[in-house]
Amino acid sequence: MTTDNHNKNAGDSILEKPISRRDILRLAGVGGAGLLLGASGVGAIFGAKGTTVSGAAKSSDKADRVEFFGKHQAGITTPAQDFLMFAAFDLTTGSVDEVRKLFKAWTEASAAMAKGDMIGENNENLNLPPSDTGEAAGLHPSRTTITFGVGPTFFDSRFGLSSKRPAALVDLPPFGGDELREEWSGGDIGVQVNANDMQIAFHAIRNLARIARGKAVLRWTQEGFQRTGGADPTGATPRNLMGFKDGTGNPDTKNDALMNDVVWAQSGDGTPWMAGGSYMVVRRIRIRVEVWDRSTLGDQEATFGRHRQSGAPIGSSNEFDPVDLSKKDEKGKPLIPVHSHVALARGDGSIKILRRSYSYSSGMDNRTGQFDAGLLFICYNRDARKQFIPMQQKLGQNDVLNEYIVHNGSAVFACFPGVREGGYIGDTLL
Ligand SMILES: C=CC1=C(C)c2cc3[nH]c(cc4nc(cc5[nH]c(cc1n2)c(C)c5CCC(=O)O)C(CCC(=O)O)=C4C)c(C)c3C=C
Ligand SMILES: [Fe+2]
Repeated sequence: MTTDNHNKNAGDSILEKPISRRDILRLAGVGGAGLLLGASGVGAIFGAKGTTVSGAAKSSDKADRVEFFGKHQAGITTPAQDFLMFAAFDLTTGSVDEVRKLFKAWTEASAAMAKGDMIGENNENLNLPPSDTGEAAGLHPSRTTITFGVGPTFFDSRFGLSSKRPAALVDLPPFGGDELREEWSGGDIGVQVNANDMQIAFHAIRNLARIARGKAVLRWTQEGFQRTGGADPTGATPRNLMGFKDGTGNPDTKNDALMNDVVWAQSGDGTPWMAGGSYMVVRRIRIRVEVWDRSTLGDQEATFGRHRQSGAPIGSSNEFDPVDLSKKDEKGKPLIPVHSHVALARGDGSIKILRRSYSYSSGMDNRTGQFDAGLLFICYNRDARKQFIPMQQKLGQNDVLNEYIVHNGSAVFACFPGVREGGYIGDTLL
């Protein structure tokens, strides 16, 4: 996966961009009591390049902002940001009206957070709890995206929506090698937050959870990361915790026809309210890094079917050289082993998914002293029955990578189509 996350220097962008009335009003509100700014006051704030104003929101930098509203939800074909905070929620209300209210409030808050704005209007009243928890105040939008979906349990008997459940939103079948744990599985609602700043990503989930009080509760969360845009300004394919470039073989997100084929549910697919949406599969996959680190480079490359340094298919030199599974060595053995991860995941090339995974590290397993680290595998499908499921059935049975990984969490969500301005998430369903 590639990123286009180039955060601008805070001092530069605040000084170089046009400043809207809204920005000035926000700056005037610095400190809660409200700072009265005349022309000279504004000049004083913007006069010194490189100085920052504590608590003030930065000017709107379009390159740093991903629009929340649109035909499709952001965060799916959007180039991957540096950080992930994933959260699954369970609804505690039994009223569909309350769910609708929640989705409206989440929409408003998410659109504000994607812009880098504070949530709500009560952030300066000393007599009220602030409507925003405050830890993202003054920070750039940092390409924040917030992507919402609903799981199979959303369509159980509670809300009278069983008949609206998409046939494609199946419960995932058990796969070979699964060691799934309740604590990292399922959820009525799934929310994927991405941003180029972890504090901003955390802030988003924290505030969505706070807004949901009395209607929904957190079920499980997982933070994720990859190398940052700062550490690799070239935006090369990031490496996973096994040291390999991960994302090379992803379909081209700029190719609309391909995305319509692979990612976006279509109106003729059987669930009109999902047209323009996508089915997200989440798998928490622990990597036995201690075992991997004892295996030879040769075994590691044979496991994936790619060279570690270049990311090229075995036998080739460049990362994006074609994967040719028919190539043989001098003894007639396939250069890319038939049970390697790439050979099995690719198959004949007819089944594709869009991967948008992040590494995770959640401390250590106290029982074993080993890292609890791995991959929060996320992929998007037009129909997981035809894409992720058959692919994982093959991998679960035969992938040599299974020696080093274990799937311990799992969830699937129907991610809504994009929201038009004035609408709310899920408005094609509710
Ligand atoms: C069922 C889908 C997949 C799971 C689960 C999965 C887990 C997983 N993958 C890696 C690392 C790599 N995967 C790579 C390629 C690749 N993986 C999948 C699917 C799943 N991976 C696909 C469809 C592909 C592309 C195949 C192709 O058409 O070429 C690679 C190679 C580089 C790349 O293309 O991204 C790596 C490396 C890990 C570590 C992992 C679970 C922990
Ligand atoms: Fe993979």
